[in-house]
Amino acid sequence: MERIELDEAILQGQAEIWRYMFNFVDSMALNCIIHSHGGPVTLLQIASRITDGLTSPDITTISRIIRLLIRRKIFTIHHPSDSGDFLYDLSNSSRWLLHDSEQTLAPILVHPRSVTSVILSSYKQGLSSIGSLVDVGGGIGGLLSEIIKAYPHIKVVNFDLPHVVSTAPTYNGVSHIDGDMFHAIPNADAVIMKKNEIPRKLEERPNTMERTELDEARLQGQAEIWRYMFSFADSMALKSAVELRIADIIYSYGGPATLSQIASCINDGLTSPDITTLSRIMRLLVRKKIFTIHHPSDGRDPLYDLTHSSRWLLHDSEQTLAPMVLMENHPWQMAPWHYFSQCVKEGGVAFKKAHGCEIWDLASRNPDFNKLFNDGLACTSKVVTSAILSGYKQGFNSIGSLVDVGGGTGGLISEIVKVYPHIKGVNFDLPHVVSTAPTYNGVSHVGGDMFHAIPNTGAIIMKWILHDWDDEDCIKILKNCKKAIPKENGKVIIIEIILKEDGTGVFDEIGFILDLAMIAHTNGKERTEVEWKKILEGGGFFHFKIINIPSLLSIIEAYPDDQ
Ligand SMILES: C[S@@+](CC[C@H](N)C(=O)[O-])C[C@H]1O[C@@H](n2cnc3c(N)ncnc32)[C@H](O)[C@@H]1O
Repeated sequence: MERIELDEAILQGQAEIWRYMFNFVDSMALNCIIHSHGGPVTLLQIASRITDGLTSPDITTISRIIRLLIRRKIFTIHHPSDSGDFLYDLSNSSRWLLHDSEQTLAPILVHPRSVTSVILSSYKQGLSSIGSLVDVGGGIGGLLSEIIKAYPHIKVVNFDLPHVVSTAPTYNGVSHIDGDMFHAIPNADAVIMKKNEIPRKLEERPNTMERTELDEARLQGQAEIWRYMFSFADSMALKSAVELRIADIIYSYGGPATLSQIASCINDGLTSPDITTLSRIMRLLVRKKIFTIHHPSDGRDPLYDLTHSSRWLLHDSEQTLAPMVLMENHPWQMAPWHYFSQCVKEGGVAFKKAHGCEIWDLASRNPDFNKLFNDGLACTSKVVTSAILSGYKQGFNSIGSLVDVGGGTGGLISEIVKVYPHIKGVNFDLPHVVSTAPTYNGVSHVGGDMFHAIPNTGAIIMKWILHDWDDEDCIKILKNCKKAIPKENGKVIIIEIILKEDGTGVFDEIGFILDLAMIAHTNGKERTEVEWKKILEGGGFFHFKIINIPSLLSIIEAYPDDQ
């Protein structure tokens, strides 16, 4: 592979890990939207239907969630030519989310009707010849209640565990029996057992169902909802691969490894690994191209190997995203995502609703969370450092002293002073963070609060700080930055995502996902260039330059108005 092509492939691999790390976002965003209005609606109209009269919906949060769902084609957006408000409409996917529809996937466990209609039309012959039928594990009897309507000659029994059938509604012609299928199943001509899954290969049964293009599109829409409902499975499979160090194990073999070889390295001597579960997780990760599988022609065991994506999961590599995967997919970080609909309805910070305090307070109180969070962020600094160092050579040459504001445990500034030893480096963060930071040559750690004061310096660098805060707080931080640097040649180097609404670059999609992460974890947001300009000007930085680097993040170099 040519050098440039290889770099491209490596970056693409990195983007894939970011995407799968956050794939659960799609499932979480789906959780929290929408009511039909009989046609396209504006955001205001959506908001007016969400309000319960007691709280007032947060329109900005709704628009940020819908923005991602539009990219996923769950909703459509229309920009009226008369420059009126944007109109949002349903797609073939979101029609499956209508709570009050006969065919819904919204309350999936209690309304198995969508699959029912397919069973009824595809299995006519089979059902006509049955006299009695037991639905084993039939839940509350929804499937049988539909079958009996179409085939009233069948004597049907809904059979499930006592606590399930005790909550089942009464349906004409359906008797409910409770029991344990491992013990005994009521006698009948036939037994039906349905799992909650769409019939996958409908197209292979052309004779059983007349299908129009619309049916096809509707089924496709349904498949999309199933996919997004379970997007979190990708994140969880990825997380387990990192916890089990599967990439490291394959790497340590120096080449592809069999499942047994991988399992033998997972073995801690105390437990014995479940190779079937491992193979099922690997099957998904192979489909997602995180690993590859090779089936030797001589029938020996399949061999698993790394891809440009899984190389980003190597714990001991200089460039790894493993700690970030563990951090973002930890229950502490995931709990706030369940509060999105509450954030839409009443505003507020999801993290606080989930944990009762802001993220920085939890970090200051809980050393395990502090470490998990700092390690996660520190690895992302290493990942972007080389891109920053090579993309901003000129910029560093002219700096005498540099403060990394919110620098975490100091990884970024330590790498900068290694390459530019003439720079006097300061890592500035909250006291509970710098107290756990390692010692680096040429870097002093200073504990403090950037809302109070920032140490005086020639220049400031801030990576992933401003996206944690709303515009008002960002302006306060920027004003404090301005006070800390010289009027003449001071500058602030901001390392952040720049959202591109129609961007198609490798990392552009991840920006919109991380924007929702900001709803989950902080009071901040990811910003477009126009939004950056607004807060920079608010903080007294009227000139700025954007430098694109091969990374998820870009460099914004901002100068005070006096220059
Ligand atoms: C998203 S992390 C970014 C860390 C680091 N810049 C990086 O990118 O790896 C935000 C950092 O801001 C720090 N922080 C939060 N509030 C702060 C405050 N009031 N003053 C100084 N630092 C603060 C946090 O402790 C945390 O290290």
